[in-house]
Amino acid sequence: MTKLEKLDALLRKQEPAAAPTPHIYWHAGQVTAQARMGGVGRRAATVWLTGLSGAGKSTLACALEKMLVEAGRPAYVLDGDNLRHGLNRDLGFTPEDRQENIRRSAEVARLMNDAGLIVIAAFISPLRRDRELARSIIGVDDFIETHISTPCGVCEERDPKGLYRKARAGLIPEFTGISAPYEAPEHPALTIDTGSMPLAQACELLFEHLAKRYI
Ligand SMILES: Nc1ncnc2c1ncn2[C@@H]1O[C@H](COP(=O)(O)OS(=O)(=O)O)[C@@H](OP(=O)(O)O)[C@H]1O
Ligand SMILES: Nc1ncnc2c1ncn2[C@@H]1O[C@H](COP(=O)(O)OP(=O)(O)O)[C@@H](O)[C@H]1O
Repeated sequence: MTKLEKLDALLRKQEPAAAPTPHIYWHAGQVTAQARMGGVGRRAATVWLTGLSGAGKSTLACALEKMLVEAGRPAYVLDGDNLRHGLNRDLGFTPEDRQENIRRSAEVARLMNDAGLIVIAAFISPLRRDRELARSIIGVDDFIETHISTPCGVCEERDPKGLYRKARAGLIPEFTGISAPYEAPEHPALTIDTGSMPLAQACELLFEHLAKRYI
């Protein structure tokens, strides 16, 4: 039996192709599964940062991405504020639109994980049910829910974009923490308050958590 015939027989039996079979012969699902392992036996995951506007999600996401890439681990930030300029530009801040924003973004994160990238997702994602939706899309095992728990008072004091001031003045409807709800995660993998924990320490904490399984 030739090498190709053996491979064909293997695939027909739907047995996983054994190394060192070249992965280019694998069917799409197997290639994807291999990529999800980071291509070299490492799993990929999505670190899902949830918290109020101004909590420090984007800052932490970018710092962690840099740390991972410098450690040789491909990583990519998906940020709500950015995606709303492109992929999600048609969406606003009603509960329905926020859910669609999370759903689409989680689908993108899942694809990136399949390609072997660690994704750091920074979304307010204020409702538990929407984060559960993201978890189910990405996969329970590879969804690392991280609560950026910086208190509302600290976020409002930072107010780098002047949004809290506008929301208090009634100029922004349904503003999370002021006129729209934020439901804190009940069992997050990690909780980080950037009001009391320095950025470097927060990064280190996340990196160490990922190192157990993904780096
Ligand atoms: N009404 C209202 N509520 C909350 N946030 C608002 C609102 N309007 C605009 N913004 C800006 O949108 C950014 C949040 O986008 P997200 O995609 O993360 O939101 S959500 O997950 O769909 O709730 C958020 O960015 P971050 O400050 O980076 O969190 C705000 O700058
Ligand atoms: N660990 C931190 N310590 C102090 N200030 C921080 C920290 N992380 C973020 N900030 C500041 O808080 C503000 C909001 O941070 P940002 O990352 O944009 O929050 P978010 O993405 O949650 O809206 C910025 O001005 C940023 O410089």
